[in-house]
Amino acid sequence: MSERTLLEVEDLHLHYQTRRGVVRAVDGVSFDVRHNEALVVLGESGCGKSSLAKALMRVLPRNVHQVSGRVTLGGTELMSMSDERFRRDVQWVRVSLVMQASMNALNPVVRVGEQVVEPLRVLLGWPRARAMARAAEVFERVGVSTDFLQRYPLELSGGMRQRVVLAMALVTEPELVILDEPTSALDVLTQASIMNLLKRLKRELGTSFILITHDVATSSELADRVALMYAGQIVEVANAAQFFDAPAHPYSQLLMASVPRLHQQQRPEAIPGQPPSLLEPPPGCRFAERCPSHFERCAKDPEFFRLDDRRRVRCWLYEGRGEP
Ligand SMILES: Nc1ncnc2c1ncn2[C@@H]1O[C@H](COP(=O)(O)OP(=O)(O)OP(=O)(O)O)[C@@H](O)[C@H]1O
Repeated sequence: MSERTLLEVEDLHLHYQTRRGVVRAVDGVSFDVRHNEALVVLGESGCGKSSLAKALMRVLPRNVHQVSGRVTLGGTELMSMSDERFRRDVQWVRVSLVMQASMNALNPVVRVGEQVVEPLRVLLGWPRARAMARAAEVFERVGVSTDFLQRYPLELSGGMRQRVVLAMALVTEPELVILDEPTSALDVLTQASIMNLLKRLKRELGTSFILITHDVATSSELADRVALMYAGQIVEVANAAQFFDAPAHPYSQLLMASVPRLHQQQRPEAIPGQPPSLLEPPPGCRFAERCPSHFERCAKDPEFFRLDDRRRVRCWLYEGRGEP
């Protein structure tokens, strides 16, 4: 592990028990995040992105069948930590999560200031006045007038509510903030202003981010690195420039070709077929059925080949070109 590594995730699994069987939503995922780095977890709907966030933040539904792996944050092993210690020392303190549509989950009858100071009051035991002063500081940081501390959520626009939710995530000065589709419920202009805000916060605060999205355009705004998920697994991790300019995995290549571009002559190509069910994913490479380059070897589960220090690809085409 490099000294610049903040978070290291190894072989993470989150499986759910359902009446139809076990859903392998996160199935052997490994990656790392450096200090002050933004890692974008990209993937189509249902590939396990939110489940990954839930496993890291330990906000799990009742029907978990298995959660396992190794997660290290700044040298502290998190998976073996008791729930009590995790809630006291990690959750909302060192790692925050902005959940999908959380701007609509603010309590409508409590003033936003009171909601933003909650982690400071409840988890860190700060007195009210000190917590309110800190909330005012964070409001300024995220571009919300401090007058709004006294307002109720419904008095605020969607964009302002999203900034309040970000303030809530940042108020304890966490080392890592996980954002699950933070702009999907907003109009395009507000989306752009939130992405600009995130870029500024990253620069000013030195925080690390994991941004979860299905949208390639959004991901390219903030990403230092990209992890592409497919059917519960990461198929490629690469520096953003490498990923966007020269994607390595056949799925990454097709995904990039499917994105419309302004000055493009050719029409964007849709990827034929559907991802496999996570109930009983097929043996071998999960993308093989849709892959134009598949060959016999793909019947076996591919290794996650390391092409260089920062790039790994789960595809047999790279066998012999990188370390497993
Ligand atoms: N509590 C649960 N019980 C059973 N299956 C679940 C549960 N939560 C999620 N799933 C399933 O796990 C798989 C991954 O879901 P997840 O929400 O993590 O994907 P996602 O990539 O975040 O998709 P989206 O962007 O649509 O939320 C899906 O097949 C989903 O139906």
